[in-house]
Amino acid sequence: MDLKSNHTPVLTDSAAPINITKSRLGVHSSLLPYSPTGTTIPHGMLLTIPRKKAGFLEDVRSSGWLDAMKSSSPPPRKITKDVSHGFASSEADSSYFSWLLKYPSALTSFEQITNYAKGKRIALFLDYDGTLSPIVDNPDCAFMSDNMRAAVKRVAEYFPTAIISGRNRDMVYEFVGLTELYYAGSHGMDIMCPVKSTNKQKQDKEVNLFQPAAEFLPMIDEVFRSLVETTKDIKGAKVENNKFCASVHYRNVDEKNWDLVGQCVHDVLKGYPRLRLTHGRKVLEVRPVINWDKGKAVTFILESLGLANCDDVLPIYIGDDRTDEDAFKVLREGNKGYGILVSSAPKQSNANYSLRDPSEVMEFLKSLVLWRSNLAL
Ligand SMILES: O=P(O)(O)OC[C@H]1O[C@H](O[C@H]2O[C@H](CO)[C@@H](O)[C@H](O)[C@H]2O)[C@H](O)[C@@H](O)[C@@H]1O
Repeated sequence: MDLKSNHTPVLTDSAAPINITKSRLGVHSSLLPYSPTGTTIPHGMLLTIPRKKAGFLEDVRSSGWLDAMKSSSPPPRKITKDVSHGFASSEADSSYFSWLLKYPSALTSFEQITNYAKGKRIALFLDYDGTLSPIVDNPDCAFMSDNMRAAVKRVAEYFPTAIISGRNRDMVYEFVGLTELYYAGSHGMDIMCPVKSTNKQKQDKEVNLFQPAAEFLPMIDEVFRSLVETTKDIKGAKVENNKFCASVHYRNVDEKNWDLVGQCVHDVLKGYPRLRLTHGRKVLEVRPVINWDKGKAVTFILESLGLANCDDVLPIYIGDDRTDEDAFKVLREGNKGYGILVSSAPKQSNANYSLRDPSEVMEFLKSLVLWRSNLAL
């Protein structure tokens, strides 16, 4: 199939279920071909590929992209007083305080959350960057702390836990380093689930893979190389190959050159009508135009866990980025669970609660463990 053509390909039709690739751990998953054989996708999770609208790509300066780039990641704010306890001494604090009324802290509302969770099975979904690890200048060095790793490990002993990241799955798997979790990389387009089996040996070695954008792999690879080439002279620009998406970082680029970064990305994208652009924190992300996002990944994982559409299941998703909004939306719209936004600055969100930063995320995870282990007594 000509991946560059403007034809809308049919990845599947509603009568034909998509397949999930199966592979074994131990073989680097990026070396595994996408195989049309495997487990059937849960019912209701079929893919559609919307056509990109004509005129989608416009000049970066005239279309507001530069504004979007500027506002993509507000600088971290120091909060002078503990606003969660009602003290606000600056204008910024007071706007954060009013924002908290709409998105209450998940820590101060912990009792409310656990009251609702009583008798329910919690499923936990965690974003990586900005949620489990602090935002740092070099994406290759966004390590999570050992304490955070221990907290995630512990919480996963009580609740099924998934990491849902924009990163290459192998990279986030390496950063987190816990085999017992579900991992969804490339904004949910690369899902790895541990195989449920009574055979311990098999359980350790086998995983299920689901890659709804598998056929875009050569295209993304090509785009990644073009982006590296076109941005190579922009000081500080960094292009990351996230397997089913390519990310162009401009955090370390002088602000006067941001429009140049945006223009380079738009110019490359012009040749690829089946790819689109999304904004993350000081990063432009190029990804396939498929109807799949972190929200779909959450639904997929819940289905594969046998936890979808169950009244006694409470999914909780914690994330900090725009791409996490798709997951918050799924949980909010179906009244299915809780979204928790990690942010120290007020922003509009589909989440129900908030946490200020990764250290509060860790506190929340520890509180869940304590609550759950007390219930077991
Ligand atoms: O979905 P996530 O796990 O939050 O991943 C989103 C992107 O995170 C990474 O970039 C962001 O974090 C970097 C390290 O702190 C920071 O330098 C960068 O400015 C942020 O955009 C990651 O590098 C991207 O590939 C992910 O898509």
